[in-house]
Amino acid sequence: MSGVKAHTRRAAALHRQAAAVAAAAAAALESTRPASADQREQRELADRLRTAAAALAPGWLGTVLDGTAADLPLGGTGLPAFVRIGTAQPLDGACFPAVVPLLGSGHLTVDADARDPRVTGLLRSLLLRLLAAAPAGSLLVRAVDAAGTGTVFAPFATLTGAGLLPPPATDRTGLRAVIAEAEQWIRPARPAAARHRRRDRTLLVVIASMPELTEGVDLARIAALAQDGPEAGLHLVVAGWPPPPLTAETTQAPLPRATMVTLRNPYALVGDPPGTSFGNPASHLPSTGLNSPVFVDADPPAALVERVCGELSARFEVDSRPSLDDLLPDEAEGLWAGDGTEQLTTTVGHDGDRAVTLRFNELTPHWLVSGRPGAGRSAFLINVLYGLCFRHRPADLAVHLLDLREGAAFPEFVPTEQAGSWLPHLRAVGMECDREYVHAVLRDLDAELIRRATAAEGQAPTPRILCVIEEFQELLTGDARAVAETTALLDSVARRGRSYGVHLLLAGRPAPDAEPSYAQRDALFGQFPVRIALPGGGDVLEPTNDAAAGLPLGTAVVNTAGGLGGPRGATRGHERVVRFPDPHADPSRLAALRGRLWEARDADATPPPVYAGFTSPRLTEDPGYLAALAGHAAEPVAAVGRVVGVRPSTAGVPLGRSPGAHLAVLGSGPLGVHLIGCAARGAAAFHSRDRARFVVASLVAEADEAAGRLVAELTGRHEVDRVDGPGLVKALDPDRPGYLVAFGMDALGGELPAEQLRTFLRAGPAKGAHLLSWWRKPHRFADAVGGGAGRAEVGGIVLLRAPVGDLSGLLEQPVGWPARPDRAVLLDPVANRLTTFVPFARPVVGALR
Ligand SMILES: Nc1ncnc2c1ncn2[C@@H]1O[C@H](COP(=O)(O)OP(=O)(O)OP(=O)(O)O)[C@@H](O)[C@H]1O
Repeated sequence: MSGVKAHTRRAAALHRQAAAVAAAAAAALESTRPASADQREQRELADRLRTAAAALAPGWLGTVLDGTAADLPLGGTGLPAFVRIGTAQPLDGACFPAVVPLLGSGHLTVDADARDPRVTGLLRSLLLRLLAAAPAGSLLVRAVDAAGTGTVFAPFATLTGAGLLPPPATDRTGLRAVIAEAEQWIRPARPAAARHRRRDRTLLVVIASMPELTEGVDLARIAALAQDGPEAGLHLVVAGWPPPPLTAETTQAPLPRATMVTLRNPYALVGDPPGTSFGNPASHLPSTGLNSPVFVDADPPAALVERVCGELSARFEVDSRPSLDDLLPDEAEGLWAGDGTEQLTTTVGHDGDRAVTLRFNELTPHWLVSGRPGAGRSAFLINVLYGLCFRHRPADLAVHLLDLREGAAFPEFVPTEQAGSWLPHLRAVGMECDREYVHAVLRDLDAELIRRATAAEGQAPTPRILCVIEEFQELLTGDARAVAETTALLDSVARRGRSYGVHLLLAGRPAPDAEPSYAQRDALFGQFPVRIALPGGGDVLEPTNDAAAGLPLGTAVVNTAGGLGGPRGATRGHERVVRFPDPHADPSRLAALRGRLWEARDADATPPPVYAGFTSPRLTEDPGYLAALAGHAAEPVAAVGRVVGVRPSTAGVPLGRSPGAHLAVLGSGPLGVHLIGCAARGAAAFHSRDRARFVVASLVAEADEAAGRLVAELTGRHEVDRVDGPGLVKALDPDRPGYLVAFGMDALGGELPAEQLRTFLRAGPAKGAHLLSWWRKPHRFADAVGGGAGRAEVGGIVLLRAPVGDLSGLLEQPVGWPARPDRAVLLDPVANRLTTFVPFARPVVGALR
């Protein structure tokens, strides 16, 4: 209430001031009647009025807008109360500035609209004065110019980028949007919040020309705004008021609380300001306004307008940088006040002073974000996630965060060594994700959707699940079969997710021209009605929609109609340009916000599992390996790495008594040598001291050193024989339990008796005899085991990404290679299943001590 009172007091004071000035002016003018021939007296009077005007409307508010004005400083300390509208010239040779009260007290109307160039000049000079004189950022302007389709305000276009002057409304929809905004300004839906955001701002609505056939109901709304506006910091300048009285409905009285300017030729008449009079209070005649013709101010020089607007927007940029707090709910509203049953909601930015809110619900289930690198995509996503996580409790919102970019991303969310806290809404985090990891997450979501679909009817889909995939376009390039699988998974989750509370937010960089556009992949992206274009990200909008052209950093086009455009210049209800904050501008605040969410977590909350694609797991830290060493494993495992997935497990082949308990690694390069070493150590860890026998053969020079280290480690723990080629062939005896470890087995060539090998492979496992072999040339392996039919004798075949030659004899289908060089694939030939894994880190040190 105190704000309203203060406004009222201020308005009253301004009225009194206005009245006093008007009275002084009137007295001066009255005293000239009847028109005296005394030229000196006239000049003296004009001098006195000029002095009064200079006091009331100093600097930009009253100066002549020519080149000399350029040197005046911008931005005053308080809201300008009086402003010059032209030059009053009661008699030839005597003139003074015509000054009227406006901001803080009332409005201004001109009977003609801006189709009269004098009105255009008046509006531009008035706007320039007010903008230049008001404290930076304190005056927000909304403009309407239907007849000129916005041209009246074109010189002020620089202010658009700063959000100080949105593009003028040019049609009825636009006019209604301006009226609605002004109504909200007067009667905010959330008074506390609005006061906080508005600070000491004033909204000035300038109507240069009304849309044709503006309806009476809209005119009545404007009149109502005029009645109630001044106390709430809303002022109107309306050209073309009263509107032509075409019908009874459109016939309007003078605008309440407005000074009326009536254009004659070549001068204008200025009526009394609201609540006061230019006439002499002592006079017995009723006042008819300023008793002098007024020549309204002409169009200010374009260069002057440009300079002022440029400087104002630069200042506004600096002063009014939005902060993440602007997107979060009010303190009064508190944490987790949102109800996630129907939807998830957050504010993503501001269009001028208006918060732009987006939702994840049935109508807008999935969002697509695009922007060139450095366009603030991370910033935007962090804002969205914090916004959602402050509004919705972890029981209502579960977030999966998958980032395909290189390196550790999103430290804002995950537990790190420096900050033990994490966002309690996170269920899984993938950094530098593999496609396989994303697939695993999507498969999980798909399974969850099937569960939800079959659950009891009417059950609320809680928690709502949001899966964010950053740099997702990586998933749509590369191996065609893999892309098809990704697309099918995304499609399935998107389709069912809409109704069952699973939402996708895909963010990426614009696809190169050669790639299919979003419009071409309509089947999938048609399910993403929310499109957010950051700078350079116009590809998420329809090809004909150029709203994102030339967006500056920190802004985005937010479109809720699948990127659909609309007629140029028309107001688009489904599309807004928002400004959004840089959450990293204040790292300590970000840390504090995260701390707040973390503090509020449930007592039994656990940190999310984090998958970091850039790290290599260590054999000596592998849970399966450690269990084997501790004697808790059920059978030995030839371990080679960790499976890429949501629930990572040891990648390897169990070396029990079942058929096929052997490992073959195929492909040249040091990784093959390393993996055989890991596999042998994995097997050795299972056996207590002296309970196992190893036969190690290095048949190629490149493996000698690794074989030597293996032998050294095994020695003293188990029985070890180091053998050559013939020794290895001799050891291929299924009746002697033990592990044959062969580095470079293909080097045996014709010395390898195929029948003996096959017998060993077939009969060995049941008797505890296993072969761990590395083959540089896969076709040698295929030949040795007898091609496709024999491959099942080896239960685990690792395919390295190295050039492997022709695998057609071994595989029923081509391998979908992982996109990354530091990955390998494990083939289970019986199930014909390929599993991507991350090989254990090299070298393995101290595994068996
Ligand atoms: N709203 C903003 N206003 C001003 N600067 C911003 C804003 N958002 C981000 N920035 C700045 O722009 C730079 C890039 O931001 P960010 O890392 O979020 O972009 P990105 O698109 O994720 O980039 P990349 O893809 O290269 O990681 C950073 O220096 C950041 O501080």
